[in-house]
Amino acid sequence: MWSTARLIAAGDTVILWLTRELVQHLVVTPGKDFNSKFGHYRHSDLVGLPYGSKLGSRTGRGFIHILRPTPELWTMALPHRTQILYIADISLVVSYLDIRRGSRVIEAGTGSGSFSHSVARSIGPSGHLWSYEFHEARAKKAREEFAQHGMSDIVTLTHQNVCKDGFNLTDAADSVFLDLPAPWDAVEHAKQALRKDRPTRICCFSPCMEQVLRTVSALNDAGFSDITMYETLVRSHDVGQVPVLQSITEVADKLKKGEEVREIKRLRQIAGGQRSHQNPHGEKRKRDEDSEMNEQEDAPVGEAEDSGSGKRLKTDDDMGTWTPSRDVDVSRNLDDPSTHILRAGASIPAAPTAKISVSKATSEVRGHTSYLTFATLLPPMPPAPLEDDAPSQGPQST
Ligand SMILES: C[S@@+](CC[C@H](N)C(=O)[O-])C[C@H]1O[C@@H](n2cnc3c(N)ncnc32)[C@H](O)[C@@H]1O
Repeated sequence: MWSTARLIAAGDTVILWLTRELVQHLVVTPGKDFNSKFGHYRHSDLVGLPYGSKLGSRTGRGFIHILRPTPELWTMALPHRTQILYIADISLVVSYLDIRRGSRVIEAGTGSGSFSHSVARSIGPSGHLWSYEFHEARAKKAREEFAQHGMSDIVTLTHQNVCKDGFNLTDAADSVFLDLPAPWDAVEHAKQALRKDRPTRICCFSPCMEQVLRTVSALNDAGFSDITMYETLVRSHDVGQVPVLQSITEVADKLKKGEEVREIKRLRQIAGGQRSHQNPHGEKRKRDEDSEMNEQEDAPVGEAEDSGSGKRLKTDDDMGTWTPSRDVDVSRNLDDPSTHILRAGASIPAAPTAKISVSKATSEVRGHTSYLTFATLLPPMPPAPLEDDAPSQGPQST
């Protein structure tokens, strides 16, 4: 797929990274120009540059980065002919369909080919993707792109209505992915196309629950099992570096101690509350006190003010001892180092320059694109032996 050469050549498909929100593709065609608000460029300027180069505009104002395409970048830059699958969903589907080197996969419909590119990379030249699209112009365009991106040997694109005419395959595929308005109409055809000598998988991508329910019924009727529906939501993390003078372990110990103290105080409060039953406002006041106390105690030692301000760690004395603010959830980071702390040695050197990378989940959770319904098709059970076939017990004595 795509050029693997170090240098850009005429005819290559390249990705132009203009900004994080503006990513385009280009077939390098000497003689043509590329103009944008980030400057003026000749395609010939790109030829011979190493992939990954930053190129300044001919007018001297603006620059672009020229990147080698990957399926992820292609998904960001491809020409949309339909709605497409994005990386969050693609990665889940590829993983849960167990798509890997050598896999034989079916997809319908092809649409803009976003999913197809990721699958083609995952399965490699030893695998195969059968892709189906019933819209003639889309099928033609996708076929051209697959050829241009060196995927023709891996992908077979058929212009066909799979709900009506099926996949023309029997016992051939390891998995099927359906991104169609009526996937339930293709479930029986998918079953025929899946191999029967081992467990195989199917996934249907549908935007609304009514479609999911119809698909689940069709999967049940067709004998699929292990039917599970997922929704992928993307939550971003703000990542930053903050200075620390304490080891993570010390900070965690401090937080744990804080929790123990809070628990003791809570028990005392309960005991106190039980003694002052007559006070009609007792319960409310107790809660207020609790929350005040939590406010103070949530904050690590020395921290009192500015608790909501954000990412920075705060100093608790003039020597500049840094402790994590409440919104940097160090205790959680320690429990699950893979999610939050990107670089956390067991003990961070207590030097004034020591820094730790921390992250904070943004409150915004992006979604929803669609629901993903997965199911497994198990190989048919071998027929149970008939009673007459049962091994004989030996001669019977009379
Ligand atoms: C949402 S798009 C697929 C997008 C694709 N998964 C991607 O990532 O680019 C759905 C496609 O399915 C095609 N389609 C719908 N019903 C079909 C059918 N019965 N047989 C084949 N293709 C069909 C549509 O023409 C459309 O291009």
